[in-house]
Amino acid sequence: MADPSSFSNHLNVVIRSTKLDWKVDMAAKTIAGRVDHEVEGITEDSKEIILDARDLTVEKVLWKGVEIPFNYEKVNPALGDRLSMAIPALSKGDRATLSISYRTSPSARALQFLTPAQTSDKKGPFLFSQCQAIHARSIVPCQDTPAVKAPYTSKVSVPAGLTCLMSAISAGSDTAAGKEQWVFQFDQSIPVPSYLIAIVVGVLEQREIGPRSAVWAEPSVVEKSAKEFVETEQFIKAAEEICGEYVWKRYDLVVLPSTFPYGGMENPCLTFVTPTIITGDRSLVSVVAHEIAHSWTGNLVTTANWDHFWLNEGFTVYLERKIIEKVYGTARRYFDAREGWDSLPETLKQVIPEHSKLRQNLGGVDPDDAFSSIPYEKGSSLLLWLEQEVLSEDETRAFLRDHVNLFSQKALDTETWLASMLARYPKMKDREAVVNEWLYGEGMPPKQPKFVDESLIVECVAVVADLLSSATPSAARFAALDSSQKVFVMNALAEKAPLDVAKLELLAAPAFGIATTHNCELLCPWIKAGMESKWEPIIPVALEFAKTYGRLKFCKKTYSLLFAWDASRQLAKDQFEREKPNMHPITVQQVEALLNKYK
Ligand SMILES: CC/C=C\C/C=C\C[C@@H](O)/C=C/C=C/C=C\[C@@H](O)CCCC(=O)O
Ligand SMILES: [Zn+2]
Repeated sequence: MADPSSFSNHLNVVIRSTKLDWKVDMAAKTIAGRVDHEVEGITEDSKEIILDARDLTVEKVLWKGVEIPFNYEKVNPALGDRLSMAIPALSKGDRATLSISYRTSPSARALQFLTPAQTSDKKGPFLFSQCQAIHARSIVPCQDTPAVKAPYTSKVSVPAGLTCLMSAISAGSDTAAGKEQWVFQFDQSIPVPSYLIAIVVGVLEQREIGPRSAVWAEPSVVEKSAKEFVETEQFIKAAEEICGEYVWKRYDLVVLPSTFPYGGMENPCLTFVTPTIITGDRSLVSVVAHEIAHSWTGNLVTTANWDHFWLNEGFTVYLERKIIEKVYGTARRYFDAREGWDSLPETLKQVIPEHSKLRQNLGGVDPDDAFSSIPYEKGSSLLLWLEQEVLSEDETRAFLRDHVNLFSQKALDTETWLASMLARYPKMKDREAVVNEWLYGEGMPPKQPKFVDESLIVECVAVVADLLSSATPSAARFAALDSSQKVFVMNALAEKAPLDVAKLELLAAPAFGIATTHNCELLCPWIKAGMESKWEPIIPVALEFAKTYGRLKFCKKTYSLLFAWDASRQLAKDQFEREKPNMHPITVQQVEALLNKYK
C-alpha cells in the first residue's frame, strides 16, 4: 500500500536494515554523519531509490561503495523533500547497501536542542527527538512510512560529559575520562518503523525502578520521577497477561524538559515522557500504562500509514484501560473510559469534520495538522462497544492477544482489520452497519458504550452539580475527591463555561486548591473556564501556563483561548513571538497555525 505521507518508493525497493553513524554538535544544533541502508529489490529491475528527507544537506551517496549522483528536491511544506538516486537495475530479492553522508539543519523539525539555561538543572545542553508522525525524515534520509520496518544499529558521538540514549538496547559506550567526545552504541534488533527512531542527549541520571526498567532524568528530577513510576513493572506484567510476552527486553523511561510536545512517546525500550505527569501522587501514570501498551499495539501491530492511526491509538487506549483495570480495579477503568467519552464533544468542536472520522484520508496533509484525541477516544470506545455488543467473554479474553498474534510485524489498515473481524467473530456481521458508521462517519460515534462501573463517577457528577447550582458550594466535598476525580470535575465544569464571575472568584479561593495547583490536568480546564467566561484575572495565569508547558495538549489549547479573546490576543501574540526560540519546532508550527486564523 502506498503511503500518502511519504515520497519513498518502498513498494519497489525496501530498506531491510539501517546503520547510523552520527556526531551530535550541540553548539551548532546539528547531527552530521552517515546512514547505511541495506535495501532489497521488491519489484523486478528497480532502477531508482526515492527517500523522504526534510531540510537535510546531503554531501555524498555511495551505491555498493561507489559514489553515485543524487537529486535533492524540496517538494512541499507538509511532506518535506525528496532524495532520489538512479541505481543499476536491482533484481527482485537482491540486496545492496546505499550509504548517504549528510547533516541535519539547526531547524530540524524532529529535534529540539536546549541550552543549559533552558534545562531544569542548567548543568549542560540537552537534545531530544520526536519523529512521529513524519519527522524522522528531518534527521535521516529514509522511507518515512510506518509500512516499512527495519532493525537499526547506531554509533553516536556526543560531547564528553553528556549521556546519549536511543530507542534501542545499549551496545556499549566509550566514556573514558579526558576524551573530548563520548561514544555510545545501540542495537534495535526488532524491526521498527522510522517514527520510532529516537535520541536524547543530556546530563542524565538513572534510577532502576524494576527488573527491566529504569528512569532517566536530570539530577534534580530523577528521584521524584522514580517514585512516580514505581508501578511500571506491575503495568508491564499486567500487559503481558493480556497480550503475551514483552519482547523489547528493556522498558526504560526518560523524563524530558517541559517543551516536549506530548504526554508520552512510545519509543521502544525508552519511553519519552513529559514532566507534567509527575504530580507526586501517581494520578497521571496512566500515560505510562499507555506507552507500555504501545509495546504491543503500535510498535508490533503498526498502522500501515497515518490514515489508520486509530489502529495504533484506539487499540492502545483500550489496552491501557485494561492494564489500569488489572492494577487499580474495574471502577478506574470505566472512570477513565467515561472521561474520555465525555471529552469527545469538545474535541469535535476543534477539528474539521473530515478529521473527526476514525479512518482518515489525509492525502498530502501533514498528520500533525490532523492530530487530535479522536483516534484515541473514538477508537477505543468502538473496541469497548464491540466487547460489550459483539464479543463473547471468551472472545474478549483472547481478543488483544489474537490481534497481536495475527498482525504483529505487519502494517495494518482499517479495511484489512475489518475484514478479519467479520471473518473471525460471528456476531460482527449483524453490527457491520454500526461499525462502518463508527469507522467512516463524522462526529460522535453512532452508539455509546456502557460505563459498567460508575462508582467513581457518581460523586464527581454530584460535586459538579453542587459547584454549578449552589451559591455556597462545598469546598470540603471537592477537596475530598482524589486528583483524578478533581480533574473530571474541572473538565465537566469547563464544559459549562461561561460561568458567573462570582462563581469563579469563589472557586479561586484557597480552600478549593484549584488556582494554586501545579497539576496541569487541573489547571488547564480551570484556565479554559476562566477564559471562556471572559474573567480578566485569568489572563496572566493563562499566559504563564502557555509559556511554561510546551505539551501541545495544554499549550495549543491555552494559546487558542488567548488568541480567541480580544483582551488577551495581543499579549499572547507578543509572548509567542518572544518565546518561539525556546519552543519545540512542532509546537511552534501548531501555534502558528492557530495564529493564522487571526491574521
Ligand atoms: C488523525 C491523525 C493522523 C495521524 C496523526 C499521527 C501522528 C500525529 C503526530 O502529531 C504525533 C503524535 C504523537 C503523540 C504522542 C503521544 C500521544 O499518545 C499523547 C498525546 C496527547 C498528550 O499529550 O497526552
Ligand atoms: Zn499513544
